[in-house]
Amino acid sequence: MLRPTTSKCLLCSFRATQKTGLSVFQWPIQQTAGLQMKHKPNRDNGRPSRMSLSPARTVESSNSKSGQEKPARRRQDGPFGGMNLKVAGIRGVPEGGRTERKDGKKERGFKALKMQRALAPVSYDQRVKIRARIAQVDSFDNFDLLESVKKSILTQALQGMDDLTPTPVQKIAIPALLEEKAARRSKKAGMEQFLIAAETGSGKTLSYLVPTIHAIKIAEAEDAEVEEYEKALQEEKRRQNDLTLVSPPLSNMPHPTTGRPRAVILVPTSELVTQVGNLVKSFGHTVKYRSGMISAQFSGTVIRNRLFSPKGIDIVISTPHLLASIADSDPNILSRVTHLIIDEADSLMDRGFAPLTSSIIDRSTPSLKQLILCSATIPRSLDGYLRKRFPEIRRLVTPNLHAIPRRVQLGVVDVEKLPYHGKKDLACADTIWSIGKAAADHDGPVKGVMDVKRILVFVNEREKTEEVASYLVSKGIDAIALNRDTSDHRQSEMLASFTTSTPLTTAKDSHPGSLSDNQPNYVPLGQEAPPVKRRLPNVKVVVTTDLGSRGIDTLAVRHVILYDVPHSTIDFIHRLGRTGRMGRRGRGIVLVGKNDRRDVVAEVKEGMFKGQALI
Ligand SMILES: Nc1ncnc2c1ncn2[C@@H]1O[C@H](COP(=O)(O)OP(=O)(O)OP(=O)(O)O)[C@@H](O)[C@H]1O
Repeated sequence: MLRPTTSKCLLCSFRATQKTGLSVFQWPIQQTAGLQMKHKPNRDNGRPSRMSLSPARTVESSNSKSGQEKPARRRQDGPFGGMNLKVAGIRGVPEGGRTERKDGKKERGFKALKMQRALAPVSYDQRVKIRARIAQVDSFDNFDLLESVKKSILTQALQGMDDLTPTPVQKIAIPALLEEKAARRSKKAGMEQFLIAAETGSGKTLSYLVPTIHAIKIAEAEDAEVEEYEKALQEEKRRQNDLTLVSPPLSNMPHPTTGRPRAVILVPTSELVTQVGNLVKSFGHTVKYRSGMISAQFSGTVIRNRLFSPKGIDIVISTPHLLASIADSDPNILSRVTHLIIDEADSLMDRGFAPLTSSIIDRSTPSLKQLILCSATIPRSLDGYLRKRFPEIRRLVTPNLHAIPRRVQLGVVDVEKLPYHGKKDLACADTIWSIGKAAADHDGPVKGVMDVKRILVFVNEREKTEEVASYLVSKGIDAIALNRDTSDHRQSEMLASFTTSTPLTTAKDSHPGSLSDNQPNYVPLGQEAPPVKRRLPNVKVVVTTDLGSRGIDTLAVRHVILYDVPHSTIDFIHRLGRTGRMGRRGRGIVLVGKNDRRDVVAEVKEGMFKGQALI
């Protein structure tokens, strides 16, 4: 029960009586909503005046100048900023934040990760709802797609795979992108915006590509300019065949899409241009459209021929640098784009790429129908940017977003312990030899041959790639560095054997043994290590930075070594995401040295073990 209390007013130092249990002398008075006081000092006799609560209506209207206006936004800072709120205004509950278990015991939670929280949270409720929604879709036939497009998913894009079903991200994104909005039908709609976010290796590329190809084919069928072009072409052909007419040579009549594509896919690197470009091309065998990949890998003439071919171009796959510079000299290139896809959006909206990506978005906006951002992670910075610039964006996220799948295990090697004595290079080489040795213990599918393991080693700095790769070579390992300075040709050559799902084997002449069988781990101070007795025959290693961690479909990789502890959970997700793709198993090994954050590694490991989303 509330009892009348007396308190002291700070403004006039007279006493007041109030009928609530709360002290009203909290400054500033207007912040204590609903507890405003009428306050009349008695100047005649100096006696304190009475203070009473004002009627509720007065309080309400005092917040706005006129009764019609929206109340002023409540200040959230100060000790009482959060009082009397009806809605907490928290965007989702981060999973790592729950510390109480059902059995009453305290869980560790993500204490260390909370200090450097990098990812935007997705609430538990949202995840449950999405899971229920996707449970109803179990086949590509459930989607309202053109028959030709549906057919090419099975016969071209995912050729040779049995029992094909859409992945969770495809179940969510394909129907959402195909949905014909009532507003769009009435031609009033502006651009629709989508953010597709799902785990690494979960089939995001097809989730945006399939609806885009469908939309392009529909648009082509409805395009009056294309119809006119086709008619003119037929007429010209007829004239050519008519021997009674003296017809001029076939003019090189440009297609309406020449130099003005309908869809643009932006990716951060040339390797991804090739990867996505090849997938787009594979659909083109059965669904008729024209696509072209352009990147620094191709000469100016090739790029020009692809963009300005008289046969036209429907889909362009490019890096933002190249496309932005082409658009600077020829703004028409983006004048007809209806679908703009920003793949690896967390990278392309990051500081380095953002100005170029934004300029492409701005230039395409007048004709744009769908802007699709796609990413395996939603960093807090991207989340904030999207809330400001695209408040209407529709988020299509999977239930397991930001969780590294349980089928990927994380092992930790303590570099400070014996026999490494803080030598990370040695620990890395020894780990790779152990993987090779274990693989050599088993014969491959054919007797006398063994599987070749493909291993990715991630370092944080570009300079370190060369250093670590040459050390590994000195230990008899087939290793190469992949960084921005590696030639494009060499990069594609190196990655080719990492991105194929076909097994690679080598003859098993003799067992390689372990590194210590071939070279002593301990070398007395001042002495040179003796050369390794033999090479490790059944392992291929690429040492790389973040460059190799984005989007590359390294299906063959079962082992990822994190030479350096990644700077954030975002990097953990992308780097470990190069293994365990599309339901496969994988293993990550992190080398932890003296100055590395062991607490962060321990929490990521625990989160992975529990299948929890990282924060
Ligand atoms: N429905 C499906 N069934 C089986 N395999 C699929 C399916 N969809 C895509 N794939 C295969 O899954 C692999 C990974 O796909 P994709 O590269 O699109 O993943 P991603 O989610 O974009 O990964 P990342 O975040 O690393 O870029 C590809 O080899 C692709 O052929």
